[in-house]
Amino acid sequence: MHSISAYAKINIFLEILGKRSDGYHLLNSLFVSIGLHDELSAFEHEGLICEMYDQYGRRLVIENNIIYKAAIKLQEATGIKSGAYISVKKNIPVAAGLAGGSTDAAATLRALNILWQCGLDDFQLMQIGLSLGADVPFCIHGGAAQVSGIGEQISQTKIHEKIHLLIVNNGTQLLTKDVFKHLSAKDFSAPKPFPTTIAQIAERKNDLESTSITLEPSIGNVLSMISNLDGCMFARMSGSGPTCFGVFKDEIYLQNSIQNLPKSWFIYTESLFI
Ligand SMILES: C[C@@](CO)(OP(=O)(O)O)[C@H](O)COP(=O)(O)OP(=O)(O)OC[C@H]1O[C@@H](n2ccc(N)nc2=O)[C@H](O)[C@@H]1O
Ligand SMILES: Nc1ncnc2c1ncn2[C@@H]1O[C@H](COP(=O)(O)OP(=O)(O)O)[C@@H](O)[C@H]1O
Repeated sequence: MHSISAYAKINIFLEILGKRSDGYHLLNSLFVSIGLHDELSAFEHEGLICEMYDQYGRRLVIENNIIYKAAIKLQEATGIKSGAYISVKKNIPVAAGLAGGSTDAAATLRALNILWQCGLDDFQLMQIGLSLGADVPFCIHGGAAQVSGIGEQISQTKIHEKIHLLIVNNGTQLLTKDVFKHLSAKDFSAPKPFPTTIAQIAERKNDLESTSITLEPSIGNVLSMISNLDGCMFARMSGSGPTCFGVFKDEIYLQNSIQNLPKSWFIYTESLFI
């Protein structure tokens, strides 16, 4: 048996620089893994079976689960024909801009690489991961990173500052492909140097935000509610949304920020180095 934590990510800023001929978009983004995670365990088994549960232990059915696709890609890449029973406790909101599916795919590759003794290194796992989704290579890498290309070019940042995050999901869902489909070239950014301080990051943006707000107007309300909280330096959407976050001046402002938010929202706070 092998167990792995599959961490969610947020995009602290996300600029779209252009569109490739295959329809994929070129990014310039600061990706950060957060502590919120799904819990994945893989057991030796004949055939491939995946079961998902929510935080209350109730069965969850996700059609076309990317976990199966990840397991099959690994079998194809290595020629290994072993099976597995994979159990996942799903804590990350689905279709939320938090890479919930991508991180499960990354964790599946990692866990099965060990369970099946494939012996692949991270670079090889990231190459297989890219064929599953643009976010998967970063989910294998983790941490805080400058991400470009369509998601496959990953390098270290030079920020080294503590960041206090309020992360909010209001329960709506958006599909990444729908947001990119509605994105227009006027929303693209010109290439700029990668920021080195939080003050510089505050000046950047998420180029998908206005398209996502058009598709899901409640995101605009979430952003203005976060912006108006005491101590909020800036509020922004993560990925293609609808999850949004606020960056706060310090931990005290961060803890106070959650007092007056709607109880039905998914709320997560964390202070971490980026
Ligand atoms: C927008 C981002 C930012 O981190 O995150 P999410 O909002 O999904 O979390 C990612 O680029 C999402 O990556 P991921 O969710 O893995 O995307 P994929 O499954 O590969 O692609 C879904 C669809 O999104 C579009 N897509 C995705 C990535 C990219 N760089 N350009 C694109 O145009 C494509 O139309 C593709 O068909
Ligand atoms: N293991 C999985 N976890 C979450 N979503 C999954 C999974 N497998 C497939 N999906 C599908 O992937 C889509 C995007 O989900 P997700 O990765 O959570 O979005 P995002 O990348 O925006 O955070 C959803 O429509 C969902 O049905």
